[in-house]
Amino acid sequence: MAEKIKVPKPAASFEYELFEGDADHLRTVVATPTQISPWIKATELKLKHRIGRGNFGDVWLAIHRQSADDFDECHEVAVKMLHPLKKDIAQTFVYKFERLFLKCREILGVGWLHGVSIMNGKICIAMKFYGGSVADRIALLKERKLQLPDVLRYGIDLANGTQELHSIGLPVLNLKPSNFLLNEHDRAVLGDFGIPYLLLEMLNSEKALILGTPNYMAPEQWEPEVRGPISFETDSWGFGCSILEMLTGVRPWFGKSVEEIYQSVVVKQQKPQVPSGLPPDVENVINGCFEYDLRNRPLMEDILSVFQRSLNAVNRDGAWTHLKSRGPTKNSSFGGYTSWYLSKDHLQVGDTVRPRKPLNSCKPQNMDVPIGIVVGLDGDTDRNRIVLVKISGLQNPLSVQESKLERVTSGFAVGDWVRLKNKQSKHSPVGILHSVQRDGYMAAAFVGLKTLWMDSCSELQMAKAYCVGQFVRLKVNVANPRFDWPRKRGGEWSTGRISQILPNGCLIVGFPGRFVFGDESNSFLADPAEVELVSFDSCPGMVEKYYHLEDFHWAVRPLVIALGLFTAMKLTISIGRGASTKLRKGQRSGDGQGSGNTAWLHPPIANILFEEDAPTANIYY
Ligand SMILES: Nc1ncnc2c1ncn2[C@@H]1O[C@H](COP(=O)(O)OP(=O)(O)OP(=O)(O)O)[C@@H](O)[C@H]1O
Repeated sequence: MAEKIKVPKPAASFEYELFEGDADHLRTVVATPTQISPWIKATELKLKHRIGRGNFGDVWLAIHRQSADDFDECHEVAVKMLHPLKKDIAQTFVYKFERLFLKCREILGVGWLHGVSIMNGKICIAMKFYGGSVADRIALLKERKLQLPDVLRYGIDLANGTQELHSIGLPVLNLKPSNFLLNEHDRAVLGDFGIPYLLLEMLNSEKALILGTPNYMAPEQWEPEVRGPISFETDSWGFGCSILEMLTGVRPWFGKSVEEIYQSVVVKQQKPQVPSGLPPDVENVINGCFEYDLRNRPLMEDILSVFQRSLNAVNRDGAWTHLKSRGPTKNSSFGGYTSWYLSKDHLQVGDTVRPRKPLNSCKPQNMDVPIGIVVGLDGDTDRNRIVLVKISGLQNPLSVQESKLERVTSGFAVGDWVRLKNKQSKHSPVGILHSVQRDGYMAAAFVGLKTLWMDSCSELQMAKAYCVGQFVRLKVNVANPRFDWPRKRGGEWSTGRISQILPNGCLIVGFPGRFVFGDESNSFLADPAEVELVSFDSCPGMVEKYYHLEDFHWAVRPLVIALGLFTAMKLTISIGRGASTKLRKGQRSGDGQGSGNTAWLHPPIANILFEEDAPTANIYY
């Protein structure tokens, strides 16, 4: 528990410099006692002992001594001492912290920040020292897990804190029970205010930085530039993992190495196991937290409203009464969109709408309705409400379920493929729209960008959409693709089939026409700007069409060869029979035909029939 120790008041002036004179000190701040400043003089912090070690640094118990004209106070604080950062990175970090400090102090769900300092060149963030964390509490319990009402209660505190951080633009990226600190009123506060996120944009050059704690990390958190973007829904995954740990006492992916967790979460796309016996709404929202496509996950406000509703229905002993489900349920998903995805943007009267296409699919729209204008809304946003759409040429408006429509603003809708008008060197110019605001402000995700791109729609133009199931090949002018891409035996790029589209437009491409041994992967990633479509119709000649057929499955080639051989053998037999019959007839008639002249045979087949070592490939190429 935070301890306040009064010490005799020294006669000190309160003007101080945060970073004293030497080169490592990044800036000088002069403060007055009344000024609320994040800066703490290094000499004001006395480290006592280390209480923990995390990915980003060590946590120390320390004493923070504060003086002013009329007081001199000492507080016990927890000091997070970050691993050493390059000078320019540290400078940017401190600048960002300065801007967030006061905002964070206003957030009740985040631990009370004392300020920042630099000790021995390392950034130190001082926070109120709390008596323990949710992880500590679990460890002290006999059954090593929390009761459902406590889980919901802490969950509500934490979802509130996280949501408030989101409202100032900060994903936490490090939600886990050891970062959930308990105050004197048994309320949970966040012990991290988004340090990984602050470091995220700055650490391009630093290698092997894990952006969080592996057991709690969402798929996109492992490789934000490849499978990103990092977004608020990234925290939903970490939140879901933390809730599971509170309910079961077992940390997700317990006992697995970092590499094994990466394989499970990112490559095999597995989800942590959700225990049974939970109220259906709670189970549903936690399951939603583990959607691979972050757009399909619930936001903190969704989680919060489910938890708040459920807490009212749960008794102290953890038994719960069945509540009529009000929020989105599993069954209300449609066309690959979960109800969490659909609930992120609600229609308003006056919106231009068009039918929604299934997610990442080439299937046509679900309805044959042209573009229209919303003229009426009927029902609750929680449920799939009915929208009245006015369509030009029709006298009466049509009643359509809201989930079957998407809003079109300035010609764009969420989920559209877009291309940046100005060429980018670092990231792909082709990506997917994540949000379209009514004022024309857009958020899009691109391969090569860790977070969402946000700007005006005037920077964008529509791009051709890719769908799961389409065949693609690297464009001929791409000499150095962003990701590895397999080649054929002849050296040209192979053609593969899109098996999945990530939220930033990154394509996961399988190569069914490529034979692989053992557990060698046959999936490759592709930047959508570097590939072109290959289809049977667009293949110019018969040979190209056949090559395209080979791309469908590695067995096509051996099958065609076997079929050719079989046909050739059949032909040989029938020709042989025909020839001997004719010979016999000729011998009988004495006309001399059937003397072995093969000129009438198709040349390659003749090769097979009469050249012993004829290469089988000659038959078809
Ligand atoms: N303000 C605080 N008051 C009391 N204990 C704290 C405080 N902040 C952190 N701790 C405790 O210190 C320990 C280490 O915390 P820290 O957050 O650095 O490590 P971590 O959670 O293991 O990793 P990470 O760096 O990834 O967050 C944890 O047990 C945590 O509960």
